[in-house]
Amino acid sequence: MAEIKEYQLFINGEWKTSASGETIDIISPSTEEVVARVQNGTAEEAIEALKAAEAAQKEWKKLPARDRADLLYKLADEIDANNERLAVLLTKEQGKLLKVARFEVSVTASFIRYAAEGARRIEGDIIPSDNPNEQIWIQKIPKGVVVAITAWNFPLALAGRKLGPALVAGNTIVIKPTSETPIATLELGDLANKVGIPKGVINILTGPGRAMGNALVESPITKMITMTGSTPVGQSIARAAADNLTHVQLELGGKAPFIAFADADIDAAVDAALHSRFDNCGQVCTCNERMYIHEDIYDVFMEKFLAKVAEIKVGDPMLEETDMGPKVNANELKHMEHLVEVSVKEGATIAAGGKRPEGAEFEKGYWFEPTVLTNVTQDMTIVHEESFGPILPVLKFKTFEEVIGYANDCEYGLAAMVFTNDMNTIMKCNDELEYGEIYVNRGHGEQHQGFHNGYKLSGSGGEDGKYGFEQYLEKKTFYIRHKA
Ligand SMILES: NC(=O)C1=CN([C@@H]2O[C@H](COP(=O)(O)OP(=O)(O)OC[C@H]3O[C@@H](n4cnc5c(N)ncnc54)[C@H](OP(=O)(O)O)[C@@H]3O)[C@@H](O)[C@H]2O)C=CC1
Ligand SMILES: O=C(O)[C@@H](O)[C@@H]1OC[C@H](O)[C@H]1O
Repeated sequence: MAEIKEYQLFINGEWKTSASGETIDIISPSTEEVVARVQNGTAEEAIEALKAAEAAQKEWKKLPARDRADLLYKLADEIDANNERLAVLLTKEQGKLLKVARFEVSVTASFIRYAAEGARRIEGDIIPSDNPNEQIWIQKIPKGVVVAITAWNFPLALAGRKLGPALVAGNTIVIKPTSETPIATLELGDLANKVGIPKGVINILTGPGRAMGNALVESPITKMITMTGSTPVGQSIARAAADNLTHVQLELGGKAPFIAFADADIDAAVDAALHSRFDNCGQVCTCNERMYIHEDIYDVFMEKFLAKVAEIKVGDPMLEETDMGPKVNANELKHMEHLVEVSVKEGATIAAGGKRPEGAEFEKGYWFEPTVLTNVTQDMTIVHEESFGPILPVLKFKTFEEVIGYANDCEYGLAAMVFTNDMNTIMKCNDELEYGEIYVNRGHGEQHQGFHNGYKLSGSGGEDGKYGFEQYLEKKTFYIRHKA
């Protein structure tokens, strides 16, 4: 039996055991074995980390942004140098395919490098005043201490997506990864020390969000909260932050519609639908959560699509030949079973999957078959409730107006996918789809220079790109008058 590593809290550049004396077991979704233990941190330790970050920020913000960026480039290089080790940890704690985990580690480094490239573009304004002998200067300055709270599906990438811009802007950060998958994120502590990032600039805490997370959110030391996770938790964070009017940036749930019009490239649409939904066992916020296929191509599309779904190999995510790993935990697995049960009761047909796979290799772990539901109607639960798993309801449509109405009939507004070669249809979709991120003729997958921005209950503020970076900065306006 491999030794079970017990991680500590990373506060002010030091590792420390929590005063709670309690630890949290990190369970492998593939085997249900304990793969690591982390501290069950206390609210007092949250405040200790915030104070360390606050103290460190006084000097960190004085560094030229270029010097801050140089340290982040070194951190990104260290992350790349540890790709395989970090990827294996991600697969152990989250159950994602090792090949996807390697992608996540490289994306983490890439997020940080992209942020570092912005070091020389923290630009302000000089504006002419209406008064004689006066200028108006608007300067961009850091907010102070940033709290980053991340979800379990891409835990390391989400940490990099937030720490990169936060630190380049001159802020310091306290990261609280989810209790499900914190270990790859915790590894950033030693890498930060190794490259010389000053003590207290990066702090990493573990403990249940409702206690540890809440303490971080409610503290007046915290000047910005950037959170990725579910809509209900995002809403509770926004409420808790209101007392201090702390800036909150939220990336939350989704229910992306995937629309294939009559002129779609069917093979391209099938490929995109397959990989977007199943590559990470459906656990991506921008996944095609529901599909609308024009009636003229429905039969051909479904024949091709179901044939590809039948070929998906579910199994050990460490193996290169595996196409889909397990769900992250038992509750998520139960949620899959519940959604299929409700869908069938409401009249849906199981065209593929629908249950836990059979076989000795699936006796332990949180496995669920890639599932496709047909005979689905717009009023069904599965068309509106986020599954965040390998379940895909498919509906037919006739007209543009009908499918736009279906697509927008949703409390979320994060991502949508559209397959058509007609420019007029593309432009009309762009005008009428109520989503912050629309993918045309391809599957999902944001780019750092874009803007990952959810409407409605999918979030507020958005992140990535120049608009995401702006959120980590405050503005200070000077009115400067001089003698004539
Ligand atoms: N829009 C996007 O970019 C993305 C959205 N998501 C969404 O995230 C969800 C799945 O991720 P999941 O981790 O389960 O999301 P959760 O909302 O359950 O948890 C997200 C984070 O919030 C913490 N948390 C929980 N309660 C509180 C609280 N009261 N105060 C402060 N922090 C708290 C959690 O800590 P702990 O786990 O320790 O309780 C975790 O770190 C899905 O809905 C998915 O759509 C996921 C990825 C990307
Ligand atoms: O959070 C998600 O699910 C996506 O934004 C995912 O996270 C990091 C990757 O770059 C994205 O695909």
